[in-house]
Amino acid sequence: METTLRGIGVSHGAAIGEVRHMGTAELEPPTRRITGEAVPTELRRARQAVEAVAADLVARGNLAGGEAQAVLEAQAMMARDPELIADVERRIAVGSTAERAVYDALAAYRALLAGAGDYLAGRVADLDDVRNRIVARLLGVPMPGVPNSDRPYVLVARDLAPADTALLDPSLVLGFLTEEGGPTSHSAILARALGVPAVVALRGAVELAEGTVVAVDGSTGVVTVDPDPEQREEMLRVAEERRAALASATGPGATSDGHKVPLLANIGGPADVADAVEAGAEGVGLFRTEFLFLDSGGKAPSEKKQVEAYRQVLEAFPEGRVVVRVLDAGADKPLDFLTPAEEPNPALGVRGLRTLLGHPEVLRTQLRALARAAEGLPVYLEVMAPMVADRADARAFADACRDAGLRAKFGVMVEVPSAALRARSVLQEVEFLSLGTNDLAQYTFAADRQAGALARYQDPWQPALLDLVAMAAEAAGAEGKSCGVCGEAASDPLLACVLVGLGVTSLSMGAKAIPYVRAELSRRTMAQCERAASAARASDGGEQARAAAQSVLSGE
Ligand SMILES: C=C(OP(=O)(O)O)C(=O)O
Ligand SMILES: [Mg+2]
Repeated sequence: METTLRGIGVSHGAAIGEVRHMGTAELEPPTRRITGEAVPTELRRARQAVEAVAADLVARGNLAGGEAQAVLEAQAMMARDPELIADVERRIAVGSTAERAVYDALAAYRALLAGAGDYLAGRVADLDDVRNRIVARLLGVPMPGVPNSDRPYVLVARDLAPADTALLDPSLVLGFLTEEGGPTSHSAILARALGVPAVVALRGAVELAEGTVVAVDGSTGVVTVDPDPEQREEMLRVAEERRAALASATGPGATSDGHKVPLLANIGGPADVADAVEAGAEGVGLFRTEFLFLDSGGKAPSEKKQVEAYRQVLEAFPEGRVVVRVLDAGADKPLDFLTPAEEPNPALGVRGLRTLLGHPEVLRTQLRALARAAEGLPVYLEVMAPMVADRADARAFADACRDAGLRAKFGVMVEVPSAALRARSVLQEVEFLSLGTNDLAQYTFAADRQAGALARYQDPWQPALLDLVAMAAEAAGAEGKSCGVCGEAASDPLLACVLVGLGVTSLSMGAKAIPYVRAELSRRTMAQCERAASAARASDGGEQARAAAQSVLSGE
């Protein structure tokens, strides 16, 4: 019987194939007691297993590169957490086997994370994966993970662990379906990086029987179970149309009537540059520099190391524009050496620019490194600050840039509603705005971006979010300044047209989304984008806004 499931489409493309479930069966070792003599052996086994799994995660990260690497290294750090290891050792000392001690210590750690509120919910799947890997190693059984198959399949999981998704072979994996996760979950980000269609927050995904045929539309989030021949044909036709449109749209981003909209790439470091260039990115719209800091052994990277990394990126875009975001530490990107340990509500706490203003030496070093990296290069360097709330924040950042002798455009991200509401005042201090719609949604709806259960508020089609985008874009237009979008919203081709209709001047996204956005935009006039934007804003919810924009654009 045919059924339709609906989730959130987070990575474009279409696929039809058989379901294969991720091997996530929890391995629970027996609660056997050991004698005192066995303690040293078990301690050694536990330490070796932890270290082997951590090293394997780092090795997988090196192979995968880019954002996946940062995620895998964060998992390796979880495994090597000294407090966790101490807990494992304590449990062995009082009679646990190595595998049971690891299992119980990680369960206690997991409960701590879960109890810390939804803030750390996104990390729980990563932690479970670390536990499964160490326990599997100690028990001598195969690692949990990607199913063995030599035929292409649609991968289904509760939530995907980064260690597995990072090494998936896109030629074998036709698409991802996850029961949990939101548009900004690791699964979603990694699916987009791999360029396979994905639907998250799909209720009923884990109940799909192994081998069931499903048709996945990663753009609309619709999954058809056992599609009939007509539905298959229709889907393949739509997919073929999309492919043809992708192939025929080339060159700089523009509407069909020639209104230019630069299409830029979001990158996490030099490893992402090749994909961006291949996708025809006209520059970088968001260089997330925190990966460099995550990777530098518990302290800020030296000025020299930063200069090298920035220069590699700047050199890749001669005559292009590169927007570098200064360190955005805190909340979903905590850094032990900068982020306060005990904050009741980290997303509302000291993060982003707030962290940097409390550590001026870190900001100064980063700005100086950027100035040195750009020396003598024909690149248009732009530097922006995250989590700016008002004009005073914007001024503090612009002052720091000037003090560091940086010759670049200074701008701010609009991620906090107050900055959108008072965008004209903020623009008295800086030259451009860049809308971070991921955080802007989080703060507009008071809904933690990492909480899968609140995924509906992360829908960037929500009219309240579109209203704030429009306010910021109008303010920038009135000041003769630019206003881009670098949040995930820019990677949805239909929404990209709406954002342009709202007055946004550039769009920045993961490289794999660029061809889709370029193709969609090239089919629309500016007037059509504006009409779609008005229809979306006149709606009462995210789904209605999308449908209204779609109907305006397809009816014309
Ligand atoms: C682009 C954004 O920044 P990040 O996702 O890195 O917080 C955003 O918040 O939309
Ligand atoms: Mg942000």
